[in-house]
This record gives sequence, structure tokens and C-alpha cells, in this order.
Amino acid sequence: MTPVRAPSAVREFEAAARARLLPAHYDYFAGGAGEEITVRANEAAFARLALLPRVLRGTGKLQTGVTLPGGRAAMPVLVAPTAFHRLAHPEGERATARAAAAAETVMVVSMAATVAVEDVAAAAPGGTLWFQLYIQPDLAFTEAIVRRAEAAGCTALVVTVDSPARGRRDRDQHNGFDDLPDGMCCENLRDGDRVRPIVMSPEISWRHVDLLRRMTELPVVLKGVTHPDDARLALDHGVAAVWVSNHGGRQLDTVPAAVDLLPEVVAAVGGAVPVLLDGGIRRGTDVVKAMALGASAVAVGRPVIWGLAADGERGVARVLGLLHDEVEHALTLLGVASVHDLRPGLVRPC
Ligand SMILES: Cc1cc2nc3c(=O)[nH]c(=O)nc-3n(C[C@H](O)[C@H](O)[C@H](O)COP(=O)(O)O)c2cc1C
Ligand SMILES: CCCCC(=O)C(=O)O
Repeated sequence: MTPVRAPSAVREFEAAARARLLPAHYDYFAGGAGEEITVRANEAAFARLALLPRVLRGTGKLQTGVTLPGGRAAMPVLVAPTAFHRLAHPEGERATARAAAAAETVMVVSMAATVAVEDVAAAAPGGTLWFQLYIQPDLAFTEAIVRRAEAAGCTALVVTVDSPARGRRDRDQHNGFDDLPDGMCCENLRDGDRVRPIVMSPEISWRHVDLLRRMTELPVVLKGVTHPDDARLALDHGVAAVWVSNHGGRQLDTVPAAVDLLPEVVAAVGGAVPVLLDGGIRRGTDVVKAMALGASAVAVGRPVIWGLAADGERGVARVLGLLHDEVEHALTLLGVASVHDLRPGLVRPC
């Protein structure tokens, strides 16, 4: 029998995942809002940026580690919060957490995880977890979730602010996919004997960010910022980092590509706090482009799901390992020793 080769690029995991997943579940993970214009734009924008290497820089030892409000990561690629990992693999978020810990990077646990945050933490002792929160209008319940995340050892709260309503996703509507199968639920939403639904409320405002900051000592990261004026407001409200994201094109369709939004947000933040970015990162070259344009680190959503669906913990480890190796390789060929030395002059439109 011909041996099956391990995928040698992140993109190859998507086909492997698709072959294993039920079509409705694949569509949930892959899809986005409306015409999926933003989904496509996120990746296309990276292809439209060119890299301009420097030569004879004698760079020697490479440095890919980054220090962020919620701790250090050995690579500048974090695991973005994504829901429902047990739809992709029976071990679900446990497998993802083990792979992230082995790669010494941060996993952001989704509020919509199918494994409770305490069990995710127990599966990967020594790993760094941040917790992603949709602020619930029931503030006492929001506080109860924050306390759970703190007690589980999460070191930052990522508040997703691009979801005052659920995205309209044609694929999910077509497939009738609107709930988890029997035996799975959003374990972080347990409240006594029941599991509460996640409320995406249009009532959430900056006032809630202030309330949250008073509720916890953990650094608060705002995820889903696209407008530079909101980045400035975020600073006024004391956030520890701004995360540029259009939710992987799953919320408002036709929002610009994430990386195209980055320079204006970076300028607005002016170095006051780190700026993170996600959306369309599939290669090490994408990572260095985003960092050259001012991101302190990036995150990947779908690539992790594809690795998980294809081969569980091993698949996620391979996806993260490929991205790490590609970042190092890109740095070498760019003539840059450290991710901290990436500058806008290394990137130009093409
Ligand atoms: C299947 C799926 C589920 C997601 N679930 C969440 C979530 O629960 N909370 C959240 O803040 N973002 C969620 N996101 C958005 C990701 O955190 C991230 O912004 C996006 O996936 C980045 O784009 P990429 O998939 O191109 O890397 C989800 C994305 C996907 C694809
Ligand atoms: C209720 C879970 C929300 C997950 C999410 O944010 C997404 O599917 O993009």
C-alpha cells in the first residue's frame, strides 16, 4: 500500500477534514455570512501583499516568541476561539488544548466550547488558556462564567464584540444546522440543572466593558474591532489588547479583509497596547505580513479545526508546527532575526 503522506501545508488539512466531517458540520466550520465575500477577502488580501526581503543581514538565531497581556507564547500564532470542537473530533477542546500547550502557544477557549473550561485546563496542565466571552445581558450569569474562567486558570478574557446578533449564514440555514446533536452542549453555559442558550444581545455597550473590567483583575482583550475610532475608544475603556477581526467573515458580510483593516487600527492604538489579528492566516508568510504591518501576534480559527477533524491532537499539533516552521523560514529568507524586527517596509501591495 502506498503510505499516506502527512499534509505538508495547512491548506491540505481542509480536504482531509472535509472527507471526515458530515457535510452540514463541514459547512458550519467553513462557511460565513451572506455571500461569503468577507470570508474570501480575508485570504485574498494576504495574496495581494508582497514581501520584500533584505539580504546579507547575518541574522543567525531566530526569535519567534511574543509576550502578551495573558502571558508568553513561543510562537506568534494563537489558537482563536472557535465553537463546538467535539463536532470535529470526539476529544474536542481537550485535544486542541494539548496541542496548543505542546506548541507553547495560547489557546483561547470559546464560551461555546463543548468541553467545560475546567476540563480543558485539566487536559493540558501547563498550557496557557484565555477565555472568550460573549457578555450576557444577565450580568450575574456573566459574572459566574468569569469566575469559572478565573478558577480554571485562564489568564485573560477575550470579549467578542462583533456579535450583537448572530451572523446570517446561508449554508447553515440551508442545512437546517441550528443546534448541537444530542449528547453535546455548550458546557460553559451550564447553570445548575440547565444549559442556557448563548445570547448575542444588541444591548451590549461600552458600559458593559467597564462593568466587566470592574468584575475581574484579568486583562480584557476586545475581539472584533474593525474601526480605528473603536480602537481609540477601547483604549479609553482600559482594554489590555485590541484584536482586529471580522470573525472570519461569519458576522457582517462585506466587512473589509482583516489585514487591510490592520494599519489604521495600529495607527490609532499608537503602541499603547498590543494589537492582535485573525482572519485568513494560512501560511507563515501571512503571519509575517500581519506582524510587519503592526500586529503583535495573530490567531488561526479554521486551520485548527481542520487539523482537529483530520487527526485530533496530532492534526492540530501538525498545523501549529507547520505554521511555526514557516514563520521561521520566512524570517530567514526576509533577513529578519526576530518577529519584533518586522517592519511595514518589508511589505508592499502587489
Ligand atoms: C467554526 C467557527 C467557530 C467560531 N466560534 C467563535 C466563538 O465561539 N467565539 C468567537 O469569538 N469567535 C469565533 N469564531 C471566530 C474565530 O475566533 C476567528 O475570528 C476566525 O475563525 C478567524 O478566521 P480564520 O478562520 O480565517 O482563521 C469562530 C470561527 C469559526 C470558523
Ligand atoms: C453560539 C456559538 C457561536 C459560535 C460562533 O461565534 C461562530 O460560529 O462563529
